[in-house]
Amino acid sequence: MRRSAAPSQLQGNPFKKPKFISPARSHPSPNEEVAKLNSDIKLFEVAANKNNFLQPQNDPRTCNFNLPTKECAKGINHGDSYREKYCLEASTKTTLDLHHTVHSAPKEITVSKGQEEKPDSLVKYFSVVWCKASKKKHKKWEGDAVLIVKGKSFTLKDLEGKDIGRGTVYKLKELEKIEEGQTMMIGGKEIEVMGIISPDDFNSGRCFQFGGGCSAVLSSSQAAKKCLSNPFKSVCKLSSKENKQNSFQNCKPRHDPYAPNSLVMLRPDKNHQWLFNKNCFPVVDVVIDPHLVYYLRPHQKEGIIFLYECVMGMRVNGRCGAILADEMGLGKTLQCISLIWTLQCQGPYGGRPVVKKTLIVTPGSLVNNWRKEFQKWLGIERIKIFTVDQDHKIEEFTKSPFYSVLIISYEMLLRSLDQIKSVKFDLLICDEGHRLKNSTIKTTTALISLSCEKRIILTGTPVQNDLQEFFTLIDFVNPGILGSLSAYRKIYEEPIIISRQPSASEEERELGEQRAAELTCLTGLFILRRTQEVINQYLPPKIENVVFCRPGALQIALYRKLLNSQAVRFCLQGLLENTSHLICIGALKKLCNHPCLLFGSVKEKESNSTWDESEERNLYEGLINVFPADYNPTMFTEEESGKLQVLSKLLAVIRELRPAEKVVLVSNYTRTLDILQEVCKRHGYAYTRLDGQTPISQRQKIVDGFNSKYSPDFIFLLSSKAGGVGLNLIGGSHLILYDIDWNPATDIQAMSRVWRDGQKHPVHIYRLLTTGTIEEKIYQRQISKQGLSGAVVDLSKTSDHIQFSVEELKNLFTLHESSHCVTHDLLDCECTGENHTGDSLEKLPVSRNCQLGPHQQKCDSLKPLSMSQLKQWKHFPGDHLNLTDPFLERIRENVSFFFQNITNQTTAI
Ligand SMILES: Nc1ncnc2c1ncn2[C@@H]1O[C@H](COP(=O)(O)OP(=O)(O)OP(=O)(O)O)[C@@H](O)[C@H]1O
Ligand SMILES: [Mg+2]
Repeated sequence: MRRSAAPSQLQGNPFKKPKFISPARSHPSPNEEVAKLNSDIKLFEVAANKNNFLQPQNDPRTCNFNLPTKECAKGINHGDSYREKYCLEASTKTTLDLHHTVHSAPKEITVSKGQEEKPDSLVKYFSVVWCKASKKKHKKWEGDAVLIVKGKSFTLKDLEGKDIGRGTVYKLKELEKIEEGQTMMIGGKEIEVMGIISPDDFNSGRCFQFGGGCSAVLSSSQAAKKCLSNPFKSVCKLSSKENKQNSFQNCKPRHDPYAPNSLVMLRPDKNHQWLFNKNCFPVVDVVIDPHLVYYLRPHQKEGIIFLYECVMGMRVNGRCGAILADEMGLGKTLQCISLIWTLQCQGPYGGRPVVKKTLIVTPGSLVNNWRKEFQKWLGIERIKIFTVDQDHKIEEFTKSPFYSVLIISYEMLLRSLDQIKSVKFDLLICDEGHRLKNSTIKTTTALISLSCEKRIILTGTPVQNDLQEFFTLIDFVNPGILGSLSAYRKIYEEPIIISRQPSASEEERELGEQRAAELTCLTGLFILRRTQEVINQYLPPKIENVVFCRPGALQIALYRKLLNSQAVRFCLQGLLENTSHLICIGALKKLCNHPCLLFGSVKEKESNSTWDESEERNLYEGLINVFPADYNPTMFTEEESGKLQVLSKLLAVIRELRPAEKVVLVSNYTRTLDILQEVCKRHGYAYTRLDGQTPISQRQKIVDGFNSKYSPDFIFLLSSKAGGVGLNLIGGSHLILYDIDWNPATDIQAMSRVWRDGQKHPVHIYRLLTTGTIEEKIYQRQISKQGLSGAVVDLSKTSDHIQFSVEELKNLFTLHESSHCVTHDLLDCECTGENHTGDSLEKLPVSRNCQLGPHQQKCDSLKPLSMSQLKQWKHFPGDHLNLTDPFLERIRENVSFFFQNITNQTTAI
């Protein structure tokens, strides 16, 4: 029978070959590369074994990509040592955070002798080609597929993972004897067996990648089509012999690679040269400017090496994207600036620069921060950057050859997309790029439409908690690398999700784990995440306090009234719409901040003639009578709010004890910020303010003003939603979180604004909570597993996403009036609170279960505190005799309980 070829036959059947190299990751390489490849495999094996998540990857073929090799000129070992460390470390840190994955060694699903007797346990996999059944002599194979034989039944899956045939027609003996070249009929399809697939290749999903991955790569997007194109072609054109000669003369490194402490990039291997150095330029060392190296922290050097190798297509051949997901404050900006400066001046082939123009897209409030960082590290002469704002139109950039870096906000990018498309950018950096996780939003589609192949996403927020969003980010930086979305779903997402369900069978669990491991392995090459701990040693001590403030008398009276309202009662009976409880929660939160906010809302609703939202009316009914008859919200007093009273004392003591230090005061609400602003005015504290209303053009000026040591401002009023992300507020060394958000990420983002590189003073963080109220419940939710679903946090999650059971609502809508601290009551802590009278905060008896001292458990600092970690914090009732912390000492009057934790403690603080 003569047959025309299916795609696999045209390319050679991978499963007949000893080794499978996914075309999604590698190019056809010269024979000599094979030997090198083997040594690379070993290198990665070590890395993989170090990685908890990768532990199931025992098969050496699991990671047989063309990994970077240590081929640098001998004697230049600075970069190498980082690289070597990186190769080991990066992969340990770039794991897909599938926390629920159980890391056990895979059990091979092969047919053992004993098993053969039990028909159901026979499991085999084959690569096949298929066509519709016909009597024609000349068959035209329609595609590749995977045949799964399980006991007597068999399934045929196409390379996107879809079932295309099933049956149980064959006898067990026939199925056992299937061999290469055999033809069979399955569900109206004729198949020919091309080879055997090992259980590992099936379980990891690699057997699908050959066709599904690659064909998908080639069709999924325009950029993907170019995946094998030359990343240098835009800037490395040779026009004449003369040019060539000139270039050759300049072929020496820009900086001395042999100088002490020099940071030298990996030399391209032969495969890379073969593909990208068609003009045979001499290979030149790329050396990071020593001026920058002097300032770089070790993790930043590693980060630059990582970014360089990614965008040069050295980590995954032909793929030039990277995700740098370092935690907040680790200096992602500096790492990118170093990369841009390097690529703009240097390149490995003849020293020719790799990048001419760079596009940086960032949230509006950070545009000028980027400019400042460029100036801080490179001065104003070395590199010409252009920032788009109201006064500087993009046309100025497009018309001028003068500028090499364009910094623009996401909003402005959408407005000027056409002009941007008219410029050929060689490098694209998307700061706070987790916002691109939704592929349907305009910003993402706009950025995808740019032809630039070298793409970097910067994000301090973990990107791995949602497999769908994860795909979008990966597909943005390295289009098509995971195949089409439908193939990705079938091959990775579905098995992984199924494996995590409690009802998953052992087999499903193993399959899901192996697919997850393969996905991690594939993407881990171009995702890098380091945690805050790497810079802790460069930072001053951080003293975190959770302060439980007793509510004022008016607050308690109003709180009781609200809880007795018809609206709350209906909520608890499950009689109201799902969103009604949010209105009740909102009212309680306002009350905790200050009763005058609630008064304002009630009055506002009353005066609104269209007030027909009955739940709100039911909630506020009779409330006004609880306020004094002559209550005037503009004349609010500090005593009316427990937190405000504590805040006022806290500001006074900071002013008195540390007159040179400043305070960042954070709230989620503009109206609350108005009250705090009024407090500043009343006490004569100079302040500045940044919230959602602050024009983008003003924001950096306000930040710079506050950070300047000459600024008279004592307080920075910050709206966490507007300014939480990316800002550096190192001018302040005290940060007070006046209210709490459902999403711990919002609070953590805000807290990270002051404890970062450049901070000179010990940092004091105060989180104010009203004792016994909903604020404590939200805090408990933040630190309990339930609030996080055990997952890393995600900034995009708001309270609207939270579903509450009636039980949970009952708990939320309870006021605990007699407790000093409900959170402590829940900790199951052996101490009674009253027992601490003899201890000071500094001298803690280690014998107590709950008093083990700070920092017992190291954790990903982006993961919020857990209940058990909180238990290890020092904690004391407000009336504890010997607090020793002079700040807490002075605010204790209205405080029922403290928790305190000190990081990086040196001496006195
Ligand atoms: N090596 C360094 N030495 C001194 N200061 C540094 C160094 N690297 C970075 N910084 C400073 O640390 C601060 C934080 O850096 P950067 O804003 O880049 O953090 P980030 O990783 O982008 O954090 P985020 O996720 O919050 O945006 C900046 O003020 C920066 O200038
Ligand atoms: Mg940043």
